[in-house]
Parts: sequence; C-alpha cells; structure tokens
Amino acid sequence: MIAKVIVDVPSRATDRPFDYAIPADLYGWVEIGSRVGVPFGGRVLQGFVIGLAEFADIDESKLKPIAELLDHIPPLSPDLVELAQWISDKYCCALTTALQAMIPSALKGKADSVVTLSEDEDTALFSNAVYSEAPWLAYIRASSGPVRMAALQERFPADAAAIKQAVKLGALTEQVSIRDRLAVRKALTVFPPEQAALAQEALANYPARAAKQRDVLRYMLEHPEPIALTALVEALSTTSATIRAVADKGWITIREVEQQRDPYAGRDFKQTEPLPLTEGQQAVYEEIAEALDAESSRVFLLHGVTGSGKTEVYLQTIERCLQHERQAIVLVPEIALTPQMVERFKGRFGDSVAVLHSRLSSGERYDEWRKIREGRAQVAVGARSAVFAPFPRVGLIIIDEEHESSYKQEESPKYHARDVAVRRARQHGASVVLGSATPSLESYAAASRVLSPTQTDASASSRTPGGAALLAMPNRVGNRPLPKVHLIDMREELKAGNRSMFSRQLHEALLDRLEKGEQSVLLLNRRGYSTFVMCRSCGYTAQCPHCDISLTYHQKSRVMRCHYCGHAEQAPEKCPSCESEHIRFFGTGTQRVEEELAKLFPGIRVIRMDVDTTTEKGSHEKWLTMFGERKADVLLGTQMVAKGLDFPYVTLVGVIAADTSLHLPDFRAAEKTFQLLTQVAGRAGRHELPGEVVIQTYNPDHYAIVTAQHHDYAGFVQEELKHRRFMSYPPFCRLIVVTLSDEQLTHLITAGDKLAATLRQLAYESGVKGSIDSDGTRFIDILGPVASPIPRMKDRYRFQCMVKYRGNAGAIELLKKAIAMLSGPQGQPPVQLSVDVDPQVIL
Ligand SMILES: Nc1ncnc2c1ncn2[C@@H]1O[C@H](COP(=O)(O)OP(=O)(O)OP(=O)(O)O)[C@@H](O)[C@H]1O
Ligand SMILES: [Zn+2]
Ligand SMILES: [Zn+2]
Repeated sequence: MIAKVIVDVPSRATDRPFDYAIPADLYGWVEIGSRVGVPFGGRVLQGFVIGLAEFADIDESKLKPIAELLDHIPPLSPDLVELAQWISDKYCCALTTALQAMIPSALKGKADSVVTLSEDEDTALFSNAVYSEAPWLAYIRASSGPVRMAALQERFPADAAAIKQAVKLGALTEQVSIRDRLAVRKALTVFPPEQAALAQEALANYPARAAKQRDVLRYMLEHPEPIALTALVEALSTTSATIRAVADKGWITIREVEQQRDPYAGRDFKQTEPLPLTEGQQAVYEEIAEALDAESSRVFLLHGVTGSGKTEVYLQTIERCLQHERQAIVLVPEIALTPQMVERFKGRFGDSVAVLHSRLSSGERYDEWRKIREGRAQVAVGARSAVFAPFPRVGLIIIDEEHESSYKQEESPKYHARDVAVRRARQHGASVVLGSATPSLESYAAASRVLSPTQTDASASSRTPGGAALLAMPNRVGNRPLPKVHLIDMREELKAGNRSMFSRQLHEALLDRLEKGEQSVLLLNRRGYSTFVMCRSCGYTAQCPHCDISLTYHQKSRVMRCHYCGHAEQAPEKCPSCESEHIRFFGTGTQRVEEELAKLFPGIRVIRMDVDTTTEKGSHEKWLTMFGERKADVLLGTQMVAKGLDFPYVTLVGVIAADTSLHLPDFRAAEKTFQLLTQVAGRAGRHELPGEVVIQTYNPDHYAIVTAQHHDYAGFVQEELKHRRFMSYPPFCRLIVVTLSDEQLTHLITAGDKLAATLRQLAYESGVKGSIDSDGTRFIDILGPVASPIPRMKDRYRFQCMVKYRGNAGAIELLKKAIAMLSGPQGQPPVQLSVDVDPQVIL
C-alpha cells in the first residue's frame, strides 16, 4: 500500500503529494487524514496523508517508508482533507497551509532526534579507551531510555563532532521523530491499595520511624480514590519522596494519567430551559427546523434587528440538530466571544459544548479540540477557525454577526469562514444560518436577489446552493421599541462655542443617567484613528523608518511604536525637523475620553475597554462582569463594546465621533460605519427601560449615518448598492488583490508590470470580455500595478494589482497561470507575492 503525503513545506515546488510506502505494522492504521513523519530530503518532516493507493506513481523500489504514525486517531477526517483541497484551490495557497489551519497549533510537530546505544555494545569504537571514558558516553549509558540529541549537544558542546562520528560508525543509533509542540498533559496520580485488607495489616505493622509513610497509607485507605500526587503532598504536608517510598513497598501505585485542561473548570453554568418563542422567532425556527429534518443543505440569512432574540433561535435549532444525532458549530467574532456568550450555550447544553478561541492557552485549546475529535462534545462555539471543528456529522453551522470582517483570515490561508462554512455544510448535508442585524451586502444581495441574474455574480449563487433564503425578524422581543437616535452636528457645537468632545446633548444625557443610576455605553470609533505625533509649527509627523505609516504614541511609556513592524522609539521633546517645542500628540484615545469624563463628572465610575486594558487573560470578562453588576456608570471603549452585550440597565449609548471610519480608503467604509452605529445603538433599551442614542458627527447628511439614525437597513442597502454598481465593486463583481513586495523598487516595477501584462494577455486569449461589460455575464478587469495603500512595510516596497471579475471568468486559474509563467523553474516567484481572494481589508 502507498500513502500520498503532503509534507509540511509551504512552497510551490513541494505543493503536491509525495508517495510513501506504508510499513506492514502500520497497515490499517494509516488513513486519509493521518499525521505522519516521513523522510524528506535528508530530514524527517511532518506530513498529512491525503490519499491511499494500491500502486505508486514512481518506481516502487525507490519508495521510502513512512517513518512514524503520530496519532492513533487521525486529526483530520477525509472530508476535511477534501475541504483543504478546496481552500487551497480557491484561495491560492499551498495545500499544507490549508491543512495546518485546521489543526490546533499544539499538533504542529517539530522533528526531533534521539540517540540510543546500538545493540552491539562491544563495538570496537567504544572499547577504545578514548571513547570509553568520554563523559557523554557515560551519560547515555546512565540514561534508561533514548537521549535527545539536542540535549546531548547542549550538555557536551565540545563533543558534538565525536557524537556525530559515533552515529556514523553505528555505535549510536539515531532516530528522528516528530515531537508535538505540546503534549497531552499528564499528571502523576496516586492509586489506592488494591488489596485493602492486606494494606490494613501492613498499616498496623508499619515501622514506627516511618510515621510519615504510615500517614500516606492510612490516607489512601481512608480515601480509596485516585488523587494527584501534588494534591496528596499538599493534603498531608508530606513529600513526594515519602509517597514514592510507600509505592516502592508495593502498597500504592503511582501512574501517569492524562489530564484535561478545562478553561471553564470551577464555573457553574446555570442550567437554562428553552424560552417560549415569540411569533417572529417561531416562524424562523420552523423554516430552519424543516431543513434540518430533511437533512437538506440550505443556507439561511437571518436578518434580525438588535435584541430580536437571535440567540434563542440558535439555541433551539441546535437542539433540533442534536436530536438528529448531528453536531452543531457556532461561529462568533473573536471579540464578541465573551463569557456571557459562552454561558448562553453552556447553560443550555452543559458539558457537551467545546469552546475554541484565541484567548485560550494553546494547551486549553488542544484539549477542547480533542473533546470534539474524540466525540465528547456535540456543540462547538468558537471564532473563525472553529468552522474546522472535526465533527463526524455536522448538521448545522451558525455564523453570528455574519457581516464581521474578522471572519476573513488576514494571513494565509486567507479564507472566509462564511464561504468555508457553506462548502462544509454541503459536504455534510448540513444547513447554515447567517445571523446579523446588519447583514453584509454580499450576503444580502445573494439572499434577496436584489441583483438581476445577469448582474449577480454567478459564482456567488453557486456558493449558496439554491440561493440563500432570507428570514427576517424585524421586531425586538416583547415588541420593545428600537431606541430613539439623535444626531448631533459637531460643527454646530463648535459654532456655539462648545470645544469639548461632548456635545451639550450627550453631556445632559450622561448627567441624567448618573442621577437615575442607569448605565451608559460610550463608543470611540477608532478605526482609522491613531494617536500620532505632529509638530504644530512645521507639520512634521513622526513616521516609521521602515514602513510608510505614522508612529502611534503610547502615553504610559512615552514611546512611539509602529503597528506594522514593531519599531519603537522614544517620543521627541523637540521637533526633529524644526527644533520647535510645539510638538504634540494628536488623536482622541479612549484614555483622553476617560480623563475628560472624570473632569466633567466628578466621581463618575468608568470602565475603559480597549486593547490596552484587555490584554491580560480574563480581563475582558472581569470588566463585563463588573459592568453587569452595576459597579460602573459608563462602559467606554472601542469596537469591542459595540457587539453582543445585553445589559438591562443600559439606557444610553453615545458615539463620540461617528465619522472617523467614513473616509478610509476602503470601498466598504460606509458599510462598516453603518454596521458599527447600528450595532452599538442596539445595546440600549433591550429590556424594560427604554433606550436613547446620541451620535456625534461632522457628516450629519451622509446616508450611512442618516439611515443608521432611522434603523433603516433597507434604505442603506439601496443607497450603497448604487455606489457599488457605479464603481463596480462587490457584490457586483468579485475581487482579487495581488500584493508584490521587494526591497528594490526597480525589481518591483518590472515584476508588477509583467504580471499585469501577462494577466491581460491571458484574459484576452481566453476570450473573456474586458472592462467593457457588454453582456454582463463574464468579465474581467485588471487594474494596476499601483502602490499599495501602505507603500512600504518592513523596508520592502509594496505594489498591488487588483483583479475585478464576474461570472465564470476563471480569474483564479488565469492568475495561477500568470504567476507560474513569471516564476522560476523551481516555482520561485520573481518577487514576494501574496494573493488575497475576496479581500476584506485592502492594505
Ligand atoms: N422568546 C423570548 N422570550 C423572552 N425573552 C427572550 C426571548 N428570546 C430572547 N429573549 C431575550 O431578549 C434579549 C435579546 O436577545 P438576544 O441577545 O438573543 O438578541 P440578538 O438578536 O442576538 O441581538 P443582537 O444582534 O443585538 O446581539 C435577551 O435578553 C434574551 O434573553
Ligand atoms: Zn517642526
Ligand atoms: Zn514599521
């Protein structure tokens, strides 16, 4: 038997399966999805089996055998391997990169070599006096098992050559194997006596001077359950040596036992029961339930206003899914994955919920993942990569806040979890529910057919088999009104002599809440904001010397830092350009808002949530719990306060400056602004107390802001679609951005021009219509090369080409072909090149 293995080297030259023989003792164990160690170019590498075959493609006598099988249960299943193939094709990345994205980082093993003494002990070499006295040899002899080569070399640095020589001459046997970065955690555990009666007798006869040992034995007889060694040491204030002595006498045993790291251990989740559904929820629930019962793979876009009770719909459809003995995956944006959110799922489904997100340690994440792989969990709640949760029979995939751009991974593989979910669901006959109060234009267009068939991008509708179905929940639970939204024109404030960052109305409203003991949420829209350093005399701004971007000022340390490369320097006292002392730190950070609040409202209790205050593990949770317990009047923060929060005493939401994100060089700027305002407004008045929202802006007439004021999603979409159509942007076409970078500008220019020219030539030859979109079905347009929005990063110049296409234009194939044509014989590209299909952020 032959295994086809993808080795873990993400380069174009190795991006194909290699054949290996399956040794007889591994027959039946090596499966599609198995992780193996294989010899490759003189090393041992980790790889994944993606196929099995009777015969090899190459001369079988040249075939090397698989060196080792790394897990008994393959970490990937055949359907995930197939999904990886799809990702690699669609997002232009190496197959190994896609496979790696599906497993926890703990399983990204590294090759490690160990040495043992060869069987043939009296090798001539070792009888040689020089060697026989070598300390490293004595060290190996004294060790009971294999010794890690790295450890040996570290210990005896001067003897590295001699050790290598010994391996070469066969006196030492070297074995290379893959070691996981992080193993299953094992703890030494003490087991009680197996024959209690005999042990009782022994206890009575224990020598008096071994009183400590007697205590151990007595304890284990009185508490006949396994106990962790460390716990026993603590319970009896004894030592592990004492306990070991009792074990050596044979009365108790000490063994290694596998431990589970449960990040939610010790927390009680209050069991919740399904709520009687509102009419709106019921209608939606029934539609989804029907698809679940029929096991038909359908995609639903659930457009439910803030506070309409989408979570309860998720919970009850999951329950329905579990009744069919199928598993469910719930994706939540990383920053909305709060303990409050987790609690909703654990409260309903208890221990069968596994949680996957990046704030867990890699050990915790690994254990949660194993819970899924080993069938101990039925529901996975997590961020983007939870879409790969290795369930055998997925029945339902829910994507909450489906419009969030964080569902797109920014590094390779640059996949979008929404598209991957639809694909995975199709493999399993599962349904997908995309939920949002502000669906992305792409999803909305696909579901509501606002585009005529010729305008729709055909591949979008093939992504959503049979088209997505639009489900709406236009009302809040209990028919509570959406909050009243006031727009404040900040230019008018300035004219009226108010120079504060708070308008008079927001000031009043805050004061009012303080008096009533109600709570407020304040949003500082930080997208595109930064605290930068500028000279008021000459206009100098502090720039990163390696990247074309302003340095960000950190007040605490007085250090200026680059967000792209990490470059840091002390903030200057004087302008380096004109020596003026009028050098200032600009921008409104959350810190400044906090200071202003303290000045204007003495005694106000503010919780500030931003990147600075939430880095520590568990801090996010701590702040939200505090706020929930009404230990603060104001929750002030960046984007992270806009989502998912559900606090009954929040009756005011204030937005300090709505438009900071409006003018970014991003075609989604208006959409992002509308979404953010609608989401944050939705935090107010979700329970009995009515809510009010104050939005401060310099663009009170902008449609994104006006429609947000009126909770008018349809109005926003209509206006935004006009712009997108006019400018030819998604959902009217699809995009691929190719970023080229190099240290030498001349190389870059040549490579960029060549790429664009090749692409144009290939598109022309393939007969796809050019930018003149005559019949509207197939069209491809190649723009650029132009300098990227960030033209230099880490001392490398950056250019980009944008490909706009529609329909079955074969754009990805053309691009792959063009790149191959420009690459060297080993597949090496002329300059560094990165491809982003369906980009969310264009930098
Ligand atoms: N059927 C129901 N009966 C009573 N209360 C309900 C019902 N469904 C949901 N709720 C309550 O209504 C509130 C809002 O629900 P939920 O948080 O799910 O809204 P949402 O649609 O997810 O809103 P958002 O998009 O703003 O997060 C919650 O406090 C929830 O417990
Ligand atoms: Zn200056
Ligand atoms: Zn930099």
